Amino acid sequence: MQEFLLYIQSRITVNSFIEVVIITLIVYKLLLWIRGTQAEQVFKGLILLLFCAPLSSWLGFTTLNLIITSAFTWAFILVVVVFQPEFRSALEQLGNNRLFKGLLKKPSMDFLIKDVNKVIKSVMALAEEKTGALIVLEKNTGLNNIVETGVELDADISSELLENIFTPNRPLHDGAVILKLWSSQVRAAGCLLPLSDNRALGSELGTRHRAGLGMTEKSDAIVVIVSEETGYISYALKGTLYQDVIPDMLKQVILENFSVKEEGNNYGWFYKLWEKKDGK
Ligand SMILES: Nc1ncnc2c1ncn2[C@@H]1O[C@H](COP(=O)(O)OP(=O)(O)OP(=O)(O)O)[C@@H](O)[C@H]1O
Repeated sequence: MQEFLLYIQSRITVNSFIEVVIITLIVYKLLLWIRGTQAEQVFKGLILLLFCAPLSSWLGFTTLNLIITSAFTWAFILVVVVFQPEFRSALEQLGNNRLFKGLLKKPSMDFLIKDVNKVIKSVMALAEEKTGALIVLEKNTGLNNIVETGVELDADISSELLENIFTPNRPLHDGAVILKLWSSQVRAAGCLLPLSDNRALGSELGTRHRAGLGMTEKSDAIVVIVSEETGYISYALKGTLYQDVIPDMLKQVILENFSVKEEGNNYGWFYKLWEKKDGK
């Protein structure tokens, strides 16, 4: 055992350690990227095949092993063909530096606060004018499948852009806008969200609220809804709708939610320090 450990120790170099870290980061990013997309199911299938192949060989099931290993070879070709649009968009993101932004640059609390302020500013303006709006703040669950239902924008977040999108009779005013706060990006507009079938939802609430709630039943996103009828601001989170909230409260909820450690980023402690610094 000791010899084995010494052998392992002799094989570990700084380079191999760096290599492991890089591969881990790439795999982690890949997993985040496919989470919540159609590719997730296919990926799970591939992982299953990966485990079944050695198991069938160990159990001596030669024919089964042959089928699994050849299926595995073909599965890779199939994945490349079926998910060609996803690969293309990933390469485009690479070109736009978005992927690297997410991988290398930890978004600072400063940037997050600025973007949240822009969102709140636009929501307040839309509410004031009683312009209906549906804004999805994407978190860890990948929303590529939702983005695909609308028009991809890949623009920087600005309150003017958000207000413009929802202005009645503009081409993209129907449907939802998808924002990615951590990369300060308006991903798409005019997107179709899954409707909630929650029977407890008041009958006075229509499909905009139902769609906002439905999105949070299937993802960890926060959805902000502005009612066209009343101008009330609501938000949905984890399958619960919070109606008629004040902008300050919404801001607090978003900031708290996007800065908690256990949910995918590591600056929850930083947010607390920030709060103290600001004397809040
Ligand atoms: N599945 C959906 N995905 C995205 N947006 C949707 C979806 N369903 C409805 N919407 C949006 O909601 C609008 C219809 O809102 P509706 O009046 O039915 O909802 P509401 O909850 O009563 O909201 P409001 O108080 O603003 O009237 C549509 O024009 C569209 O923009």
